[in-house]
Amino acid sequence: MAGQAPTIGIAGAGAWGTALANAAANAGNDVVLWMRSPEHAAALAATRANERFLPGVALHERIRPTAALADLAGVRAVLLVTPAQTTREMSAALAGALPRATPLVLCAKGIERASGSFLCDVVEEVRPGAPVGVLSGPSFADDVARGLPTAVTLACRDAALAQDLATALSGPTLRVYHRGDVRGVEIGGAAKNVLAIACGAVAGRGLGESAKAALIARGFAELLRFARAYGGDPETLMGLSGLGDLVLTCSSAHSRNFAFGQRLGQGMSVAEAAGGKLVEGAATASALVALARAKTIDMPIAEAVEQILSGAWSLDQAVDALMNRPVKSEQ
Ligand SMILES: NC(=O)C1=CN([C@@H]2O[C@H](COP(=O)(O)OP(=O)(O)OC[C@H]3O[C@@H](n4cnc5c(N)ncnc54)[C@H](O)[C@@H]3O)[C@@H](O)[C@H]2O)C=CC1
Ligand SMILES: O=C(CO)COP(=O)(O)O
Repeated sequence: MAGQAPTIGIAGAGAWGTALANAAANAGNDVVLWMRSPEHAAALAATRANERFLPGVALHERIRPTAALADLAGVRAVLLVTPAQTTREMSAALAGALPRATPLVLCAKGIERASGSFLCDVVEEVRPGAPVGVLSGPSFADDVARGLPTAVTLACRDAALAQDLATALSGPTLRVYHRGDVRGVEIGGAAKNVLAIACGAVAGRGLGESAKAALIARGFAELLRFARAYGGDPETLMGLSGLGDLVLTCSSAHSRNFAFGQRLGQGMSVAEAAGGKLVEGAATASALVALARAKTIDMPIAEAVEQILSGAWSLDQAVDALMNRPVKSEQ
């Protein structure tokens, strides 16, 4: 990519998009930060802060907020950081604004609910032949924005592109590894959110630390099984996007998925527990379980989360179902 402007485009100025914008700027890039609301863009430009989504964090001087997609046209790569379920509409809008050669890196964690498609496949359908990548790993927006040391993985099928982008985004406090296994990296991010809901529910219900550890270990076994069946490399899942992110989101109430599960465990309804926040695991659970069933992959924890979310099971019924399965060998 020699000769191209060292500018990174970011589409989506929520918590994660804003944190990634600061990290990319700290790594030495100019950044164009797109958001859909012109008023929000004007407020960010005037106050140099994003009080709605990432309060208390100053916007780096190299970030230019905008609501015009055309401003992304000349960038080196665009990170797409809007909710998973907006991937189709956002990549279609970006397809109209970007040259075909501009890589699009998905930073959302999920599976498209309406179609059951992996997000990379959605982007490839909408922008056939254009380069696509995935960035995922254990990374709370607040931690990254505060400059706490964080490591993530960026995957593209084109190994040279993955390495270039990882190098461009790596800075003093964000270390970006690169990998070729796009499918494995995206499965790690999407599936761990569903499992984090289960861990939160266990915490909220007061079922103990032992139960939580068992859920993490058996949840990880589900993740590996699912990835193997859908073409991800199990070794990828043992890294940052997989085990790393599973441990983070299953052990911290700072995770919206965990906190949502915790409130379910305390007896709130699904709507109350979400509290208007983005809970990607709740949006993805049914698609994950449908994909698992389609290939007869045993995912009892993800299945239990889906049954609770659809109202078919109470939490107590889910715990009973998990504990009273036939005794089996540990795999
Ligand atoms: N917050 C975090 O710590 C991390 C979040 N992620 C992932 O990043 C994605 C985004 O999460 P956050 O930034 O935290 O969410 P957020 O709720 O803070 O922000 C979402 C952003 O998307 C925008 N948006 C919503 N619907 C839209 C649409 N239809 N078109 C265009 N823009 C739209 C919102 O206005 C907002 O700017 C999620 O998939 C999440 O799993 C990944 C790693 C860390
Ligand atoms: O993905 C995340 C950290 O890696 C953020 O998790 P939540 O969406 O559960 O807050």
